[in-house]
This record gives sequence, C-alpha cells and structure tokens, in this order.
Amino acid sequence: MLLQLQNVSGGYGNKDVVKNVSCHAHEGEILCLAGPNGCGKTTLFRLILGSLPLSGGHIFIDGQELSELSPRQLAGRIAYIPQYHTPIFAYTALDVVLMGRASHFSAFDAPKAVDREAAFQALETVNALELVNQSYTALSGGQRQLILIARAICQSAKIFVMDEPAANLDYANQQLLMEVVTDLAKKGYCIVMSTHSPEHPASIGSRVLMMKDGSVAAFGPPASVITPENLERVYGIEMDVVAIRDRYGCSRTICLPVRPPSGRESNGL
Ligand SMILES: Nc1ncnc2c1ncn2[C@@H]1O[C@H](COP(=O)(O)OP(=O)(O)OP(=O)(O)O)[C@@H](O)[C@H]1O
Repeated sequence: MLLQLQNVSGGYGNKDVVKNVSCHAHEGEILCLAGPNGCGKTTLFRLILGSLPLSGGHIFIDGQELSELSPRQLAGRIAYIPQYHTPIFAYTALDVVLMGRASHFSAFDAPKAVDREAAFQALETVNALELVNQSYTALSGGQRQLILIARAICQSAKIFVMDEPAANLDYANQQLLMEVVTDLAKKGYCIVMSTHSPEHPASIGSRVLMMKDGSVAAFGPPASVITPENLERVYGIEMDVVAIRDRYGCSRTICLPVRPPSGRESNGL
C-alpha cells in the first residue's frame, strides 16, 4: 500500500478541520477526493504533505510513518502538483521541470546531464516535449499543468497530490488531463486528486473518498460512493447517476441534478 491514512485528524490552531479520516491507495490507483467547498480536502492534502501537523492518527507513505521521513525523503516519495503556479522569473518549461530534481542535487550544484535526461524523459511521458524551450509564463493553463506533472515525475516520487487539477481548464483540456492522469496510474503512479465534478471519480477513480464537514462520508470504489443517496447527503442536491454508452460503445457515468436547487427558477438561472 503506497498511502495509508489511519484515523487522521488535524487543522489550524487547536481546531480540527479534518476529523478521524481513514483511507488508502495502492500503486497504480487514482484516489479521488470529493466533497463540498470547505469540507477539508485541501487541509487533508496539507496533512498528507506534512505541511500541517497531525493532531491524531497516522499517515504511512510506502509503509513508513510520515513523521519519520526527512523533507528530502518525503520529496522522493510524494510530489505536490499545484493547480496554478506563477514563477517570479521567466523560466523556460525545461527550467520548471528541472526544479523537480532539486532534491537530487545540493543548493550550489547546477543540474547535470543525468538531470536534464530525466527532465526530457518526464516531458516525453506527458507528451509535452515540444514545449521544452518555451517560456513557462507564456503557456496556457493546460500546458502548465503538463509541465507541473513532468516536474513531479522528475522528482522521482510515486505519489502525486493534485488539488483540483481540472478547476481552471476548459472541457478539452480537462479531458486531456484525465487521460494523462489515467496513463500515469497505468505506469504505476498513485494519484491523489480532489475534484468538484462527481463524473471525474466516476470515470477514472479507483477509489473515492467523499468528505463532509471534515469527516469521511463514504470511501470505496466509485460505483459504491458516487450514488444518488451519497450525493444528496453530501451536497444537499438530488442527483441522478446514469450509466450510458458513448458512440464508441464505451460505458460512461454521468451525474445530473434532478431539478434546479430551490429559488433558482425564480431568478431566471
Ligand atoms: N490557513 C487556515 N487557517 C484557518 N482555517 C483555515 C485555513 N485554511 C482553511 N481553513 C478552513 O478550513 C476549512 C476547510 O478548508 P479547505 O480549504 O481544507 O476546504 P476544501 O474542501 O479544500 O474547500 P474548497 O473545495 O473550497 O477548496 C474551511 O472552513 C476553511 O475556512
């Protein structure tokens, strides 16, 4: 098991935002975090990344307790892929990917041939080699996501934490991102990602952790978690979860609100 959370609690000051959360993910799995705004998804990520202390419970990364890992060891196991990242300087895409190698050389070293080779391989993995010399700040949101994924690959971590990676992407780029994530899982990476679309976990998730008020509302395979009952309990909205076949005969799941939330009809939305 690559990632295991046992009764994890934590938050800010002396207030627990995340309460007693247990879940796990194996190599090659996509663990999707779902739940309404403010339910504690980002806070749970901070606990997993070691940037917030636990007030209770245990987190194991590849069998080792998180608190026993040095920052360098942690960086070699788990990588954070932010939703949006604007560097101060006009770095090229290659520079940003090479930043993933920071834990492989000391602060005074320049990247070596082996680091550049790793960066090119990572760019190839996400099919973004053509961006190598482009200015990172001039890239689109979707292209930046690919570069940040390549940076995480370069870090040699096996677990990628992605906080709402699809939030700023148009529909086509969301699809591309989901394909890249699925591909990474097939290569053995473990992806932990939050999303506001119930269709993402339904279509690509291996397991879904649905949170409500900082606690686990449901955890398990998508078919047992993305249900009309759970969606109504957690989001307070009636939803239909419908299995369809697309034009190529592939089965898909779509989630539709049964009727507009109360009050919406009257304001014309
Ligand atoms: N730095 C902080 N200090 C104090 N409280 C915080 C801090 N960051 C978040 N919170 C609070 O913790 C709770 C959970 O926030 P969190 O960002 O983890 O939720 P989320 O599920 O990621 O939300 P969203 O889906 O809107 O991104 C919220 O009530 C929020 O106000």
